[in-house]
Amino acid sequence: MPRAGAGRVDPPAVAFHHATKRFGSSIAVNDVSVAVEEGSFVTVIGSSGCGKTTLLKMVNALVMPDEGSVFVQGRATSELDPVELRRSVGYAIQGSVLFPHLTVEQNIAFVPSLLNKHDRRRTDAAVKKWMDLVDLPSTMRARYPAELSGGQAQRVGIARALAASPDILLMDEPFSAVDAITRSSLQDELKRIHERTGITVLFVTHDIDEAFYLGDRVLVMEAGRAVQYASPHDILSAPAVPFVDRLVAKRRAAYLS
Ligand SMILES: Nc1ncnc2c1ncn2[C@@H]1O[C@H](COP(=O)(O)OP(=O)(O)OP(=O)(O)O)[C@@H](O)[C@H]1O
Repeated sequence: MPRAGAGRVDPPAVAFHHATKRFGSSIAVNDVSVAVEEGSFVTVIGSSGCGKTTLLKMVNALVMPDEGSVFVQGRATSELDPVELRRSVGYAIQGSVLFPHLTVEQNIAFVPSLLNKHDRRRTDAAVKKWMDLVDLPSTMRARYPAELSGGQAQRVGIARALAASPDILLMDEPFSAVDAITRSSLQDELKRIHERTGITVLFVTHDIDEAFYLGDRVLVMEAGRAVQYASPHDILSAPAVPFVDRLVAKRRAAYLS
């Protein structure tokens, strides 16, 4: 979208340009060209092993494409310092990746305290804000990860990723290890955070209902290829290939009625 008066078009938050990644003789990501607009929520879905995680890891340069390019805010990841890149790109993954020897507060404060040059007040304010946003009671501040439930640990992981104030948040099945009720409330909270902050989210999931609920665009992958990238409505009403048709067949009646 051109910005009013600026006369220029902002680059997408993330753009894959013919991105390909091989592991030995197999192709994990095959010639993917997709642009993720700033502020959008993109869910990535597909069968196990179809390249979702590899695609995500290309955004924060944990994986570099063998062919093609990945651009973050208009700059190729190959040209960016990975440390600088990861400052603007948060990463939250399945299960708990919290520092076990740090409290909840210290886990969430980890990046803000570096960025705020150890300014205690600003860091405290950031911790409080993000704990509130993910609905973690302040009584949890002094607990260690081993003293948390799975759902609480996931909330801390999300708060920690968000507290670094990334422009882009990568999430790889972040809710897969929790029960259905916690999952549903985490989904609602994430949706709310996305609406409030305008952050760009790329979210990998196996759960098609989660993909449709959260995503304003859904990227369907099949064997390394991006086979459809469209709104949930368009995916349901006009599946681009037989694989997508099979994927959504059972949901169509429920969603489009
Ligand atoms: N470091 C690696 N070394 C070798 N092969 C890899 C590596 N990482 C991924 N692969 C392979 O690349 C393919 C894509 O893997 P990827 O993890 O991206 O898929 P995925 O869609 O995220 O899978 P899942 O849904 O099971 O997590 C798979 O065949 C996988 O075995």
